[in-house]
Amino acid sequence: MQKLIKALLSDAPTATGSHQHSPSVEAAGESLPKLAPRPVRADEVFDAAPLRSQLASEAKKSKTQSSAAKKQIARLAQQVAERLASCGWAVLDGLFDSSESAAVRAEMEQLEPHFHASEIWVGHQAAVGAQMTMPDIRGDRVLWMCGHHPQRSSTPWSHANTSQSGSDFAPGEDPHALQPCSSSIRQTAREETAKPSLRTGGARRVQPSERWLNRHLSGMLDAMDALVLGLKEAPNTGRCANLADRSDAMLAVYPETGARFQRHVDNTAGDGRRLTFLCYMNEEWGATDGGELCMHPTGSQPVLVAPAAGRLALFFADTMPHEVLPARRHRYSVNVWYYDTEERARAEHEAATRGRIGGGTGAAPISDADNAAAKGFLQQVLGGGNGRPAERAELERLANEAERLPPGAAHVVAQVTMGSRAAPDVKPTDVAASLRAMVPAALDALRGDLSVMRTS
Ligand SMILES: O=C(O)CCC(=O)C(=O)O
Ligand SMILES: [Fe+2]
Repeated sequence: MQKLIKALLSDAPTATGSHQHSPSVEAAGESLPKLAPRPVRADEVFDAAPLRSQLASEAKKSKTQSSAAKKQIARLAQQVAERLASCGWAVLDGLFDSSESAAVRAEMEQLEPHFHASEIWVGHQAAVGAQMTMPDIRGDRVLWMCGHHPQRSSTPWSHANTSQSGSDFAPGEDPHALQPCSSSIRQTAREETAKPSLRTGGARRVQPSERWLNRHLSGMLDAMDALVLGLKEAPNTGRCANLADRSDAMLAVYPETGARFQRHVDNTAGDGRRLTFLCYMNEEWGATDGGELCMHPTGSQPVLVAPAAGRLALFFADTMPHEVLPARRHRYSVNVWYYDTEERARAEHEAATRGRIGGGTGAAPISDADNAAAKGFLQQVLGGGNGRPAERAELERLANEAERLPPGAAHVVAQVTMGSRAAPDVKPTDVAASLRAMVPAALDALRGDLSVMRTS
């Protein structure tokens, strides 16, 4: 059980097509000696201006990209490709001006009531894992958006996720528009958008352009796509050569109450994600607002990147440990992941044959009820304590809870906590017995690991 937390917060399988982003949170104390983070330097930041022609307000002005603009994007992409190859990350500024930024943020704010608490996967080397909200580890609220994978001949994005196929959209809905993946949220959001504007105070007609919902967010994705197309084609493109297709877009907000995301790597399960793209839309982000992205490149000083409006940060999704420091102001961002074709195809094949990406063993599916019971129990085990030393009575209480678990949930708990060492026929009474065999200090150690991670 000593290794419980390490086991809990590590690489776990992801089902293809789910909106699980399944990061792996590193156990504390295992990293190299700590170097103090330093802010990104101005001379390290590229100018994103060449990508601006892709934004909604610019696209209205010119439908075709001039060859000069194409050349500028290609030049920028080459520089970014070189930076990625040498450092594993890149930062670009000035993707949008303040009016475009406000338009993008307004689209996010409109959808914000539909955001939900994000979840992390727990379970290491386990055939099964559990998804749960652990706000101390990851405190953002998110909404997945799909559609808007334009099928232009020059653009290889074609999404495999069934939630994006045209058939899932009601008649009259544009499958290419960027909309919430959940059809019920999509419906409500659509009705809300059509309501008379409160700001103008009166009824107004829905403009045809508004049918293309979230077009400023879409334009932002177009700009990211344009850069990725350039990266793919850049000379010496290295690990970006086989980029194709991207994930749905994850809109995220970190509430100002200190929401954070502890150090993790996005893709540890070989799920195909090669590049993480982050775009921020927070005007005048100040030094006291916190919420910086902190990247931890191997062997060099960690780099702090403030989530400033119009800033784009990108890094290798499978190698770059990173975290979001506690936010003191509401912090908006959009995350997109670009896939490596080969790794993604392998992962999808594995998922199709074994049900999971990243090495499942074909275990029987877990019922929602068992999963919920296991989650609730694990949250009690990890989340309790409130800083006070654990007491014998607490272990006894947890053991009593364990006895009430449905048998299927006990199996989930055992597999999540013990991985391959879990006996296939583990019973709730076995979980209870192992808790009763623990000394309170062992429970503290477990929770202690968590709190070390909180301040790392
Ligand atoms: O918003 C950020 O800066 C990073 C978010 C992140 O690491 C994630 O969602 O995986
Ligand atoms: Fe991440």
